[in-house]
Amino acid sequence: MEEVTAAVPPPAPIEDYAMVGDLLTAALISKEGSVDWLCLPRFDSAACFAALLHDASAGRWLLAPARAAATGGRATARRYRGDSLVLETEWHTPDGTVRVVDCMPPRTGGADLVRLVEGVTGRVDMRMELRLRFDYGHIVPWVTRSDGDLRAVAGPDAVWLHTPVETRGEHLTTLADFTVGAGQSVPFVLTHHPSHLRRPEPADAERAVTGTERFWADWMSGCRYDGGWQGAVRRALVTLKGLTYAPTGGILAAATTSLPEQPGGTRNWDYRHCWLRDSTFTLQALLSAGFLDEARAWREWLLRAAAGDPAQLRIMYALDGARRIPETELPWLAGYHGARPVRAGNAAADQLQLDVWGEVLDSLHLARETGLAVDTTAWDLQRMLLDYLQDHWDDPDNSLWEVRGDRRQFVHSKVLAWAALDRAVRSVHRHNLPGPAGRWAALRDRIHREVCDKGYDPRRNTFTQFYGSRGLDAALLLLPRVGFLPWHDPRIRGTVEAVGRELCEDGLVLRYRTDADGGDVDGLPGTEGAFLACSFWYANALHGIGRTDEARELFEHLLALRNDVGLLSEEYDVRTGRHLGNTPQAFSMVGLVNTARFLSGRPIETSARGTAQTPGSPPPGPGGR
Ligand SMILES: OC[C@H]1O[C@H](O[C@H]2O[C@H](CO)[C@@H](O)[C@H](O)[C@H]2O)[C@H](O)[C@@H](O)[C@@H]1O
Repeated sequence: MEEVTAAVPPPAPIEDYAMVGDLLTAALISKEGSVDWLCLPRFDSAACFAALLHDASAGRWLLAPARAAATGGRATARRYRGDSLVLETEWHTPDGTVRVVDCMPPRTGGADLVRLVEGVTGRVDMRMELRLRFDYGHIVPWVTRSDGDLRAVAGPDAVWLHTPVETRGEHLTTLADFTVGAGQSVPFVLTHHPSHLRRPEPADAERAVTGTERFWADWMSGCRYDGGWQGAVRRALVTLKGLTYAPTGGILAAATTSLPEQPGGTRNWDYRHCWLRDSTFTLQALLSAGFLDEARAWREWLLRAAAGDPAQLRIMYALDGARRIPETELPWLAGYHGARPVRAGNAAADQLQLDVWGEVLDSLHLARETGLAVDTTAWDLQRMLLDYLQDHWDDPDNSLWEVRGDRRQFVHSKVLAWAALDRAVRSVHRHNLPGPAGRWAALRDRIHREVCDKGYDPRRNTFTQFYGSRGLDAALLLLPRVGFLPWHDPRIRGTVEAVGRELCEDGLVLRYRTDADGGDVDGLPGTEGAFLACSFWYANALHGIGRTDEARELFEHLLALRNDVGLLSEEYDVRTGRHLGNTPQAFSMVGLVNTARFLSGRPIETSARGTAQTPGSPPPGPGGR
């Protein structure tokens, strides 16, 4: 990585990043006005701005008042415009107030990142610094001027900068100094396209901003969420939509790779892929708010991705449904504040995670219950998945936490195998779909008995992480949610209380204790922060067992951990009060939506609705247990 003579700033705190995106990719922008992460042309492409995982020399695009740019000064205020992904960053300076409006308009040709500098009051000297580094900071492009614009090319990538402002090159960086007065606006449009193709027409900045706002307002007009915490829920829904890949209907786990789960640690993973688990959770949150189109698109995506031998079902796929996502390291990047390795691709793709069968069957059943028309091909796929599950439900697996240690008999995995069969039986009965409901029901009941026998420790009155384990697992909080046992069952109450005692740190929840059962269950060095999705699950569970005041208090606490524009990463460091892990993370935003619903007295949308979903509900009928 080449050094420039000017200071090379490190990445900002994770919670300083806001996201803008065009449903094919997303940019992360810091409070200093710096685009520190952008993969083009899609979420999982190589980044052309990778400062987030190294420092500014790995590529970034800064637009800020000159004074702030020299000192790393952060903006005074930031906000999204309404329910959109149009971001406004504002600096109040001694010379006046200036605003940068950032967005990525819905794509028509190339990918555009639009930055509009607006003078609000006074006259403010501004600084632009553009450092493009293709292939995750690795490649310095060839920069030339053409048609009055700047053109950067290297290998398959071409990027243009279109602006009326005069630019100059210094130390392999494009710089501009200009002044913006009250009422003036100065546009910058960055356009990416494959280098072998003709340059697409650059977006008109002002029209792009209004068009992007309109796109999001139209989308949000379909929102049917009528519970409490409207602002937080709507922002979460917009973020989840921003993590969908429009061309295929695939849904990402997060917009980044390798933001660490432990400061300076090695638990750094690539989340720019479609986990069946994470995407079904996202889908449930979107469905619960009335967004049926996303469910339709995702079902189509799943049918294509999972087509073929059910034994070859993967737990995650690429955005387009491709199966090979080999995990590699990018050794030239120093990592986020030294957290290495930086990884692209994810070896967990090769794992067996039995919960995925339950999540897929549950989501497809929910989609039918919510109004999506029955699709016979989708039902054929579900039957094939069930055939496979019948022969493999008792195999040890890697669990939803994707442990890299030995496979084990994880309790949550077995419960989700139960859920898969339960949803199959319900589908036959409620939707007249063909299938051996009696055989499925018998196996479902057998799994239920086995879990209650081997996965529950009567001495401690709690379910355990795996059969015979001394450890706990926050995923056990989901047992009532999928309808396995009702909230009022003493074993559920005992499990919720055990999680509160053993997995809580400063009121937030760990997935599991990395030192439990000899300390090698997840097979990874180091520890990690509190897991935000699990903390939301705990708030749900507290409400479920009737401790509603504590549930609300925890939920409000979790809301307060969102950054200034409403985003959550994967984990939280209770010692430093900082976000940890990839961001924004769908799991966390889904937790927010579901908990707001549940605390607002709305049922959580899984297809077990009506059995064990309501706090204090009476014992459910067959299948709900
Ligand atoms: O901690 C080990 C594992 O961490 C990642 O997985 C986590 O994120 C996934 C995406 O959000 C989620 O589906 C999973 O439940 C989480 O455990 C990582 O992707 C794995 O490779 C890693 O083994």
